[in-house]
Amino acid sequence: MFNKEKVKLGIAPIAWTNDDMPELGAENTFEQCISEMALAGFKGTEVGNKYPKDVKVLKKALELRGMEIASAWFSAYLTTKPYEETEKAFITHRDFLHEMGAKVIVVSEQGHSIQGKMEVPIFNNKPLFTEEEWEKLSTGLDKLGKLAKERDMKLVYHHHMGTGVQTTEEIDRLMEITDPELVYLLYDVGHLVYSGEEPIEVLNKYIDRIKHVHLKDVRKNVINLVKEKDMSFLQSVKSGAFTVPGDGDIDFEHIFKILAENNYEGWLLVEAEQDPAKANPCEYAMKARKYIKEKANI
Ligand SMILES: O=C1C[C@@H](O)[C@H](O)[C@@H](O)C1=O
Ligand SMILES: [Co+2]
Repeated sequence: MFNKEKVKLGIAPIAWTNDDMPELGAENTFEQCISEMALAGFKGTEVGNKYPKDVKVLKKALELRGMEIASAWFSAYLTTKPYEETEKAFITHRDFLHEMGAKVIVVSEQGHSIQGKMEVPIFNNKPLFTEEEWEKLSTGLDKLGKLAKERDMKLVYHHHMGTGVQTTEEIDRLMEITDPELVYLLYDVGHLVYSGEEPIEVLNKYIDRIKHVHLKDVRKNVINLVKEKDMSFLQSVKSGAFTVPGDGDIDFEHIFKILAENNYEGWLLVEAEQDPAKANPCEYAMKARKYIKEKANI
């Protein structure tokens, strides 16, 4: 059983408006998005492109609906740009999240990433970091982790399809070469299954370092099609590779059990990008909330 005082349930705006493809859900407003999240029973969210930039305005809109900011994505370019550039952007991002009361900062290395390239097939094209790039990544992340710690926050690293940290081997390497007191792990089960990893193995191995969870289910038949047709990551999203927990092929009950038994503390955040014209975001948010209540009892 999860400790209900320590575990919070949130949902990402990506099902309403997709920052990777702003044309998806362009008609959905910020107010509609957070109102439907609250209506479905969620207490927190990450930040999307339509959210107000002004802290006061954003806080008021969320508080009206009993919601708060859990975190927000940050793209690092530690392997391809001078460290100082990433640091400057990270500090602005950190300070915004800190003012919003968030405790974790989601970081993903986007140097050489193909996740946003519409025409590049996602399988067999991901970047592989050189020795020098791994070194830049680990020293840079440790420094950013220290900056997060200064504000009593945690840097949680997001392994991701189409990036240099996608596979179990790459996650292992990153965890080994970074400081466990400064760099934590975001567990996004959908990306692990999509990549062909064994998600339970990763969960058990890094359970003490996992400080943020994205709940993303996959449709395996669509992923098979992605391989067959050499589709890109973004094309796969449009075709329905992801869905909410309980609607796809991942056994979340097992995952919830392991997290709860190990006293997981932090956010469980539903993040299931689909084309909102095909999958009504409010309907899917409600579906996810019902499933989580049934299987995780929170
Ligand atoms: O956390 C995430 C943020 C998105 O922008 C990304 O593409 C998605 O798949 C994800 O896991
Ligand atoms: Co994610």
